[in-house]
Amino acid sequence: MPEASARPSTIECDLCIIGAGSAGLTAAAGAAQLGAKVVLIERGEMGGDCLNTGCVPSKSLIAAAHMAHSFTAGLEMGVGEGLAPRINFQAVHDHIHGVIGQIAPHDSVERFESLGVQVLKESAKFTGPDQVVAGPYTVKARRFVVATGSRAVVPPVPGLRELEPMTNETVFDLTELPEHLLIVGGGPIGLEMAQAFARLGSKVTVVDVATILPRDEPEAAELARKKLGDERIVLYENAKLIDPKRTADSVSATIEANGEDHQIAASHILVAAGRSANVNDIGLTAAGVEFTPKGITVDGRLRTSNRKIFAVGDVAGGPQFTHIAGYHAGIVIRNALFGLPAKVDYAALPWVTYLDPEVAHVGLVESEARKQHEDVQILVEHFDENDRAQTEKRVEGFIKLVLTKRGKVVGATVVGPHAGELIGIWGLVISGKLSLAAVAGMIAPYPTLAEISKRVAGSYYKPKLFSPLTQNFVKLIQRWLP
Ligand SMILES: Cc1cc2nc3c(=O)[nH]c(=O)nc-3n(C[C@H](O)[C@H](O)[C@H](O)COP(=O)(O)OP(=O)(O)OC[C@H]3O[C@@H](n4cnc5c(N)ncnc54)[C@H](O)[C@@H]3O)c2cc1C
Ligand SMILES: NC(=O)c1ccc[n+]([C@@H]2O[C@H](COP(=O)([O-])OP(=O)(O)OC[C@H]3O[C@@H](n4cnc5c(N)ncnc54)[C@H](O)[C@@H]3O)[C@@H](O)[C@H]2O)c1
Repeated sequence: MPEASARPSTIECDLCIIGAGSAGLTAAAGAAQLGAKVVLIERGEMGGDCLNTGCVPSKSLIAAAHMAHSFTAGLEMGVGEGLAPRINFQAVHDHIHGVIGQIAPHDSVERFESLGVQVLKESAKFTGPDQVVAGPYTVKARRFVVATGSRAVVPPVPGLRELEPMTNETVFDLTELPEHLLIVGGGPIGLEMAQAFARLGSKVTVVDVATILPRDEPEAAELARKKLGDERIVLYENAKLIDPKRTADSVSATIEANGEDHQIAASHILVAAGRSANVNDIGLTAAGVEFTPKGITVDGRLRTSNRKIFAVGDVAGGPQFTHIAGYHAGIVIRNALFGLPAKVDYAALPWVTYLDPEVAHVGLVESEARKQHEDVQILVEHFDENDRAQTEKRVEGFIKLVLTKRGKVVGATVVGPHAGELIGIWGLVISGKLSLAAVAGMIAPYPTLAEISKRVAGSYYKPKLFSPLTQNFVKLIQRWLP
């Protein structure tokens, strides 16, 4: 490697991307492989939140918790009597970081350099509408992509910030299992962590100012609430955290819920109460880019108020998921490299909360559909009607379809085993504008959980198919058939 001083301090390129998380990496890999000259600037770990402090560590922790739970989950089938898992939390920590280490090469500087991307491990800041300064470099580009992500918000509860609570950036560094974990926030992060730590043996208390999983169907939240209760997680909804304090070996606080005060003494506190976009200290004003604390203001093509600058992923102020970060990157590549007016379309936006049972959704929930469409129809099937779910003793859960008056699918929710895998077909139905008949007519292998999709689709046609009219018609044509 040449000395830094020997490098030119001004770099010119087609696309300069700030942030090497899911959004920035996908944009960089795609653009470089299409032949563009790309500079990618990252100030922290390559891979951003998803790899280092988000999806990958959380799903690895959940996998360990699932293993622990499986010791007792088979009791009803006569398996596991007298068994109890012994948890070595240092080893759980090592498993989490081992998985990160396995995936890291895919997101590494070396891999991106091998794709032809110039990677600068610096903090980037716009100094004008068409240039960025990153350490000793000035980068001038035809187009810029801001992919700086988001970080955990510590809500303005007096005393909370002073406690220095854990966030997603620190919780995966724990090497000892918390005895009692207090979680502030009952969104996807809070609930996934609540069930995982509880299954590994922590006592867990969750407090939310509102209700849990507010973006999902109320029935889905209700089932999650019941399951968490069954697993002895204490959940306070529509509740207020008051006067949190750190004592020598615990965190004490009052939780006001249902007109009563509950005193809590927890060993650890985790904040998972939403995210704020990384919009500060990157020179957006100098670049003429408008933003709010929720994120950078973008149009449907993900263009900012400076038409040469795009924003993607969590910082773009919309849905905050890794798959959306990747989707955004594809939209920007079409706009920035090909000049095509590609726009985001969230009609088939899926998300999954990795509880057990999983809560998966795509498109509109019923209440949203009722605001947008007349005469919405609802179809529901339960897993207790599914033979595979019966064999596995995993019958809690359901599929719910939201349809327009004409039978077009605009939303689907699956709560149950492998719901995240089962929701895929409904994303395809919505994005591909397929009819319910396509799903009702498929041959689903028996016995699979996937049969629930065929069954719910078939239920749409059942009243017409098995009606007196059809029955009379069948009787009639029997007379004519040879
Ligand atoms: C605990 C947790 C679990 C999650 N689980 C899931 C899940 O299961 N499924 C899912 O789809 N999503 C999940 N998410 C959300 C997902 O992680 C994010 O939506 C995704 O990582 C956003 O990617 P991004 O590229 O927009 O931002 P980030 O991954 O945050 O990347 C932004 C990058 O920009 C860098 N950066 C910031 N400012 C600068 C600067 N000035 N100069 C240079 N670099 C800069 C940062 O260091 C960072 O690396 C989870 C999130 C958390 C916190
Ligand atoms: N499985 C997944 O796909 C997954 C998993 C984790 C995170 N994520 C992404 O990360 C984002 C952030 O997740 P999150 O759970 O931090 O945020 P969130 O905004 O989804 O949920 C935050 C919760 O905290 C509550 N809250 C806010 N202020 C509070 C206070 N003062 N006291 C108590 N509760 C309070 C809110 O009512 C809400 O229920 C999600 O929106 C999601 O896009 C996705």
